[in-house]
Amino acid sequence: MDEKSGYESEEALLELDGVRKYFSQESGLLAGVQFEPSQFPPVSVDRETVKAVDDVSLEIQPGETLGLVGESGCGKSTLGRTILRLLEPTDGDIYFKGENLADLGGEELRQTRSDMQMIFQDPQSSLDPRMKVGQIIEEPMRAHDMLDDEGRRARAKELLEKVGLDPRHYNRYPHAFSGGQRQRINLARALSVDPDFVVCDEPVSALDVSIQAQVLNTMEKLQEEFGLTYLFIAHDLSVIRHISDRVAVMYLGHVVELAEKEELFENPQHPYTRALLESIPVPDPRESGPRGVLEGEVPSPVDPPSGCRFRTRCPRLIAPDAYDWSEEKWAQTRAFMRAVKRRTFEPMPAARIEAEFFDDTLPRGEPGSVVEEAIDLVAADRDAGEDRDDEVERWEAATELLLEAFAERSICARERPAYELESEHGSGKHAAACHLHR
Ligand SMILES: Nc1ncnc2c1ncn2[C@@H]1O[C@H](COP(=O)(O)OP(=O)(O)OP(=O)(O)O)[C@@H](O)[C@H]1O
Repeated sequence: MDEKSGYESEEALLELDGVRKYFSQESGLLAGVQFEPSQFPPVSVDRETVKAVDDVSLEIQPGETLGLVGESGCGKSTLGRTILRLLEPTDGDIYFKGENLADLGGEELRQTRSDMQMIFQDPQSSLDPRMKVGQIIEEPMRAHDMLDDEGRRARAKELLEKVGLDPRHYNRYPHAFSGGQRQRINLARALSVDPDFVVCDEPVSALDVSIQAQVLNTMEKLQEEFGLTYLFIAHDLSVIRHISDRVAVMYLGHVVELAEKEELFENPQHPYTRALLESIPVPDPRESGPRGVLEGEVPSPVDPPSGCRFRTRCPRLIAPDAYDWSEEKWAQTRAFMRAVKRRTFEPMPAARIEAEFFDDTLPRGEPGSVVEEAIDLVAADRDAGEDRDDEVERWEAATELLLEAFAERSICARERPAYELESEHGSGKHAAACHLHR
């Protein structure tokens, strides 16, 4: 039992239930500026909603490190900040030690704030250059009325030693320290108020690779010693692999896969996770087989795809149930649809498109007719008599035709996936948000 709160530690330390964080911002388009003479001021600007974190539910157990990984802009930092209430959630509940954070006020909230700390990526800018290291570490204790001057000084010196720095450097300024040492100062400051939970937002990504492992090792040692729970945010999979017990993979505001570390790395079940893992550079060039590349752009979080958010880039997009076709014909159609959408081939005669994309045989039945119509729109040898629209419009029309007939009818577009799988490694749960597991 935790003396401070009476909370029993078999429960999750932190529980997120349907957490959303949306930002409202100006649309940034000139077209979004409206002139409305009947109102004052007569000009209004369209606002759009950025769905940075969109319905995330997960639990973090006491003493564990949950790694949170995903490409830049997928919402990792926003989720971390929302958990700490540095940002107000748009929707959903966050329970810390069984208490809904939204229900806390006054002294309870103050106490909880000191129980949850955060360290940031850039150790340079998060340390005030005019303050001595000792003062920096003591600052949170002072803010929470912890100990007296002497007690704080003693604790700061002790913490300097614990994070691997020389306590005699208590009176130095941050500029006298290296990047790795500054991140250690940050750690000491976060730990000064004796937190249970620390959100670590890319804490080592600004450091040299050789220094990263040392700082990570110190973080692991401190976790053990202080009984800390970490939410560890990083885009670098090798860092995530080093430090995590379990890993959550985030894509465009959703958690798409969550499993124990070994299970996630050895038995990834979401095509996005697989693509991420395959994009890790291989140290041995002889091993460089075909690499799964993440094709296409990440869609905008203002207007994310329906259903599975990864579907617009997914190499395994599922064939629409409405048609009956072979795996081969669907794979060819999917490749053609993507190539038209991204305009990755030069105009060529219809027969060559059929040969290159479909091995000279189009799918049978209705899908075949749709494909034929699309080929006709983009082929170089199309009937000149019909050539009314310009080229861009024809490629757009072909894209729309293919997407509407195939991509939008896939289960991947129609339903948001969520499946619980058997783990091959370890006994933990394995969640994968992919309809391949339906
Ligand atoms: N204050 C804000 N106003 C509007 N949009 C925001 C705001 N903060 C973040 N966003 C947007 O929310 C999305 C998620 O951003 P976030 O910083 O959480 O991603 P991230 O995965 O941590 O990326 P990075 O690793 O680059 O920081 C992005 O599209 C970002 O542009």
